[in-house]
Amino acid sequence: MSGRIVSIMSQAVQAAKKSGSIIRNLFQEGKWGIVNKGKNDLQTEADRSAQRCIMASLKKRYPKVTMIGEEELDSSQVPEDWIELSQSEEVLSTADRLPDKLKNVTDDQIIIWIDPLDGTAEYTQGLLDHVTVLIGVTVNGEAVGGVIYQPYFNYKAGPDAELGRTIWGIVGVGAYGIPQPTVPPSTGRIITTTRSHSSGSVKAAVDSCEPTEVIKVGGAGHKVLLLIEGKAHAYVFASPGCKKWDTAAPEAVLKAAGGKLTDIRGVNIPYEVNVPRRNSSGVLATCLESEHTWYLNKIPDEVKNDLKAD
Ligand SMILES: Nc1ncnc2c1ncn2[C@@H]1O[C@H](COP(=O)(O)O)[C@@H](O)[C@H]1OP(=O)(O)O
Ligand SMILES: [Mg+2]
Ligand SMILES: [Mg+2]
Ligand SMILES: [Mg+2]
Repeated sequence: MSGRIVSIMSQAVQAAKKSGSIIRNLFQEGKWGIVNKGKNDLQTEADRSAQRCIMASLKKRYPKVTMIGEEELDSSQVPEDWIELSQSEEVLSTADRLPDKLKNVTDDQIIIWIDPLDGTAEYTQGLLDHVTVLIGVTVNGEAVGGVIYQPYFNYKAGPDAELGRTIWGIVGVGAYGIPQPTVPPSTGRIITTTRSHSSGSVKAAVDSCEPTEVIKVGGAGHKVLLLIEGKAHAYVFASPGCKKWDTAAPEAVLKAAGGKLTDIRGVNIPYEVNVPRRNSSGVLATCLESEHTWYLNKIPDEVKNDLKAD
């Protein structure tokens, strides 16, 4: 089954774009349908519809692949025009560069992690460029492919601007959709972290990294984009709120671009089917893989010990 990963990724790119247009339409129509899932944890009609679009589309082509989405809902019945079966030619054209270990992967080794709308808190507050659609592909528990679609990229550029951009990557193949190769900011130590889920440990971890600037923005996808674009050096989140669907796609794209994402103790995040959904030991990501250890050594032991894996 050579090329399974490339085939899935090529459809995931198209499905992410389609779900992005659904998100934009719902926002324009003012269809909010907000459900409160828990403390500081909202779900909107856009979260639900985007997930149903992505799940139903990918299930049609890959019925045997395990798919895990953030929202608990049934995706078996969706409007016909939400089913996106096309494949991105750009992704397909990279098939001959796939590393050997990703060739001949079988469906039972793959899990697709779907966060249909990352940055829901910011979406409901009108901070639209914080929103991303995340589709992560993992093989044997390792993040290997990811799509980060930003539906409101360019939304401040005027009424004629084309909205949205797609960033995708496969480890060993590369990251695409960013204007230039990933390099960290040339000066300072710029750290990005949460704006809506802060805590004492979040602040302690950020402070210990001696930042020259702290960028507080929403969404795991959005923060990893800041790293890939060379706008921040590190993403530090010493708290249990992120889940596997928040990190799978960003981790894969970041790795493909030369960076690294682990938990706050430097341990790789596992993505096997039975793992707890919470990333209870936080997130630490750097633009460059080589800078990861520096940040890891700065995080206080108390913070590392308080954030034990489930
Ligand atoms: N306490 C929490 N409860 C629910 N989701 C959380 C929490 N903390 C983080 N997340 C998820 O991780 C993402 C990144 O966190 P933050 O923006 O705070 O840095 C959030 O956008 C949210 O994803 P989502 O918006 O998909 O529910
Ligand atoms: Mg959510
Ligand atoms: Mg999320
Ligand atoms: Mg979400």
